[in-house]
Amino acid sequence: MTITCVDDLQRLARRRVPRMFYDYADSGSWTETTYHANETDLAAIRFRQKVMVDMSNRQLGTTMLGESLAMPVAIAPTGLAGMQHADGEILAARAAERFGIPYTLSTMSICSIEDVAAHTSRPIWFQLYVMKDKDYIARLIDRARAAGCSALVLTADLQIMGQRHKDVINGLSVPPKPTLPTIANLATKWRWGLGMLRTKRRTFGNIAGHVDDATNLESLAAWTASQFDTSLSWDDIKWIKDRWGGKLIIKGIMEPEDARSAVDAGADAIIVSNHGGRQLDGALSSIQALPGIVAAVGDRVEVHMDGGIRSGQDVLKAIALGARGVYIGRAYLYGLGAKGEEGVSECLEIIRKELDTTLALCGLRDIQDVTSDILVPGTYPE
Ligand SMILES: Cc1cc2nc3c(=O)[nH]c(=O)nc-3n(C[C@H](O)[C@H](O)[C@H](O)COP(=O)(O)O)c2cc1C
Ligand SMILES: CCCCCCC(=O)C(=O)O
Repeated sequence: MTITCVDDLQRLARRRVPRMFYDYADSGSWTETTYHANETDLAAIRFRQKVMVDMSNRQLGTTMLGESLAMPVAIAPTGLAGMQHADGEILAARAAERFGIPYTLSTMSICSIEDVAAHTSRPIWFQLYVMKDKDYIARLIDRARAAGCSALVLTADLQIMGQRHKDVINGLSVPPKPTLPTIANLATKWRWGLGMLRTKRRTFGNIAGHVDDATNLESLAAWTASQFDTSLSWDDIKWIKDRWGGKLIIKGIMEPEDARSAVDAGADAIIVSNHGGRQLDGALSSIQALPGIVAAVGDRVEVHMDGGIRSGQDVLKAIALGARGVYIGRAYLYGLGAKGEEGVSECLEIIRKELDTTLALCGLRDIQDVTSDILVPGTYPE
């Protein structure tokens, strides 16, 4: 199959990944209104075409939190990536390293922090879910530091889980429970199955010994409900920041007031994010929320964004509206599910090429020069 864009990788992933894990990625909560709005609101923004300007020697390089990046894109933390493809977290982290962008490992990954760090030389970023057991969280933070992680991404928007109907229908579990429909579906995914037979990494690597039973959705959901700290507040950031002692990013900010609180609490960067439309259905799209948050705190910290980024054009639109950089979730997962490490590399190269071409056609040579001037007024949120 010829791959020209991220949508092609998605089509291939749909064919190759067992339904329960493909759907886990390609779904949002409830009516999926916010999930789809993330993409459609980006698509509605228009560029201003510029001609007869020197567009030679273009450059896409930038920094996020002082780290050099080949382009303003990082890999978002995604739980269960090792179920999209055997050893998925290691493969994706290696592709990100080769490309020159940061990889963020989820607390809910299949490969452990130590395992991913052992297979890469660029420091990875670690995403933290705050659970009730503070000793356990402290140990996780210590493990991330010992493994050389260079930033801690604290996710603030999933202290309780949004309802994802496809996961309920599919009976999502880790590894898949051998029910009749699951076995019938798995029988058609031989490539995925061979990979899983070869690897030893088939359950949650970071929380091994902490999760009792992940073999059905009810126990996974019950586990999340019983472990995650629903009383998490801004006051908790201090001890987490002190324990970590490095760069702290707070993820899941959609309101200017929350952005100010995050900065006051000590965040070095924030991520404008609605968790890819997987949490509060009916929330604004990320690109709609971005300008207000940049106006509120953009002079104090770096503002990052995720949600709906499927192309280099989407990246450019977010940068034009004030994001320092963006994260990709599903786009890279589709590459991973389609072709493993090679698919993630292809995804990154597709996005780089689209970003580079669009920058040139907007009449610019350097990503650092991008402002909202490249967008058609009235088509973008202000
Ligand atoms: C399958 C999947 C799993 C995710 N798991 C996590 C997670 O473990 N931690 C987290 O902070 N965000 C998680 N997210 C949210 C992403 O980090 C990110 O916010 C979102 O994917 C961005 O939207 P996009 O997929 O449209 O790029 C997950 C998203 C997906 C699609
Ligand atoms: C089924 C347990 C998943 C934990 C949360 C991972 C996540 O952030 C997401 O699915 O979204």
